[in-house]
Amino acid sequence: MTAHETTTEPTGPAPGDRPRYAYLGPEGTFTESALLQVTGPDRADLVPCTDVVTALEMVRGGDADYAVVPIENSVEGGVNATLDAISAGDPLVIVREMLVPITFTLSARPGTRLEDVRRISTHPHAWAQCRTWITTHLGDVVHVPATSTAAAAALLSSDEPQGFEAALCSALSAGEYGLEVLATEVADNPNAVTRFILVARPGDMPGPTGADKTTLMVHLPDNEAGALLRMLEQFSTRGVNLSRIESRPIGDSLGRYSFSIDAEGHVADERVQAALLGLHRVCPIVRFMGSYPRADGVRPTLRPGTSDADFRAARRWVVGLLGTDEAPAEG
Ligand SMILES: O=C(O)C(=O)C[C@]1(C(=O)O)C=C[C@@H](O)C=C1
Repeated sequence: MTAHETTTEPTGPAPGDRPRYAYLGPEGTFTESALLQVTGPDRADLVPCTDVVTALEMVRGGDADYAVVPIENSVEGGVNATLDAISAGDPLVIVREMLVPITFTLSARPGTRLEDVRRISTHPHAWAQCRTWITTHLGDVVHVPATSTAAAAALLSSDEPQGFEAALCSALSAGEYGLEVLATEVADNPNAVTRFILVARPGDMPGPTGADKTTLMVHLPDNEAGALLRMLEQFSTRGVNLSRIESRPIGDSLGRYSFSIDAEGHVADERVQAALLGLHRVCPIVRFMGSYPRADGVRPTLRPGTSDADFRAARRWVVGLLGTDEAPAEG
């Protein structure tokens, strides 16, 4: 398989089988709330995993049909573990995105007082979203990193001594693990939202809805002046807006970065296809990671000359010039 190809083998469970969803657990994570937007426990097997890499590997290995993992938080930005794990290794595609509003509680074993709290455990992303609140209300406390907000709550409820007095977690997981809520609405930004993705092996792709996103990972040619600009031009000249672009180190040497990109539109849209054709020419690696409906349903505002009809009319014109049925070069 070349760098630009993806496989098209079928995906998902065999007809009649219950689908299996791997997700960042344990029970009570925000990731589980995202998963419950897709399916209920009565209709599927839900498999909690300790980290996003394990959840994604279960899909790659065929042990799960889908994985649900966080990808982006409105306050803290991209979830690097997810961005890196989906863009390396056997191909995976995003088939849906889910948005979950994030609100934290500070919770502890019953009987703990707020002034007793000197060490707090939670997921690093959760800590980053509450840092100012914590400093303002508790002063200098120590963060004890956990694999998820619910994992911190679960550890605190166990009988083993944990080395921390409280957890930053959802109200739901505080209840599930028998903790007492010491403070609610613990957040530096009350409107925080995390975006989650439903990931599958390549196969059936959701059809275009008119409000879609396409996720890509691209590498730029080494040591070429203007390579980043040329890559971005492939989108701008076709009127494709980007809703996210992040650089990630490739990892093999200093200064080598890949770009993780969300572009507005579906690969079935003419302007997105034209941008992909252009990317294929100017970038050594282009990894297509799925076209799927936007969770917010927002449709792109198309610049004049970039609708499907405009691209098709332009193609018909060039075909007419050629006097054959041959497909012309990209738009
Ligand atoms: O720990 C959880 O509950 C998660 O689902 C993970 C996660 C994240 O990775 O950002 C999800 C949402 C919140 O932003 C905090 C933590």
